[in-house]
Amino acid sequence: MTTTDTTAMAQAILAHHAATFEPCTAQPVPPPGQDGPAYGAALQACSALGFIAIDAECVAQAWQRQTDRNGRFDPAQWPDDPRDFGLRGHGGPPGFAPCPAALGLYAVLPDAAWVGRMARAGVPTVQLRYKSQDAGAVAREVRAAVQAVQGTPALLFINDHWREAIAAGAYGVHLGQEDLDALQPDELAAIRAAGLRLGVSTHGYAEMVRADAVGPSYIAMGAVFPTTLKQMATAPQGVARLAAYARLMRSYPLVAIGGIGAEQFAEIRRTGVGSIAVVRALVQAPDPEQAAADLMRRMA
Ligand SMILES: Cc1ncc(COP(=O)(O)OP(=O)(O)O)c(N)n1
Ligand SMILES: Cc1ncsc1CCOP(=O)(O)O
Ligand SMILES: [Mg+2]
Repeated sequence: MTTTDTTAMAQAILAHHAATFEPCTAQPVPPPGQDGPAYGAALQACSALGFIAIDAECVAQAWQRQTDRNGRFDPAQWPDDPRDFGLRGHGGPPGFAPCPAALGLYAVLPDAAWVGRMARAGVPTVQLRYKSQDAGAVAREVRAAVQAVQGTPALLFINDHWREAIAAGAYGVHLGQEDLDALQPDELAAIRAAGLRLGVSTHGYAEMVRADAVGPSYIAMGAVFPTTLKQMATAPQGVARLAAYARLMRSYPLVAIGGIGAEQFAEIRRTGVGSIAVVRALVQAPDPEQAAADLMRRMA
């Protein structure tokens, strides 16, 4: 296999997929970590399509595995078979407790009062995202959020504060990649043993592979669009990538997040995710209860 062949194969991938992922900002091609014509071609093509190095590497390895499995290189077939990414898939030990496949409208909220308000408005999934260094205030807010959803069918996830979530008996916790980095294996095991559901944030292929390894209850993917609410380390993923991620991770309950408003619900739903998480679309709405009702209708 010559460099010319690999370049031609990369061009073939681009011919099939550039329109899907445009607009994109080409990234430098990372140094190849393995041999294989499909691997080399996909590494080039994914970098040209704007995938950051760790994600281009992931897709390139998967493209080579797909090629080996099928006995031929198919530039039209964007890899989406979990086996080609080495995924364990959803369910089965030693995974976290299951949650509904479709979590529906998912309100991410700054305090317990908001959690209670949106739970009473009928939002099926709510999250307390309370950012504070004051341990006493965190424990109080988490307990108040758990109380606030009592008597409603809302499922309550606690962002970041997993110890307080266990102590208060929350339905689940949501952790980001950095939160996972900070956890010892026995701490992750403690969340699992307590029966809490675990949601994990991801921002691309490499993080989805990493999330899969801990066997979470759901996987969140974002930021789909630019958001002012949180400083993101990665560029907005866009709807085309979200759709590719959703195909790969289809065995999991999936949540899309980041910059999503009512007008985007239809296109996000078409990617197959069973849940859309929002902050500003609810907490900055002139009438949050009416906004919740409208978004739940769009979710249905
Ligand atoms: C549903 C959902 N998805 C993603 C996030 C972001 O979590 P994380 O990456 O840990 O960032 P912070 O929210 O802690 O700033 C989320 N909270 N919820
Ligand atoms: C917490 C978080 N994680 C990824 S994007 C985001 C914020 C989403 O807020 P909004 O829906 O207002 O863009
Ligand atoms: Mg976090």
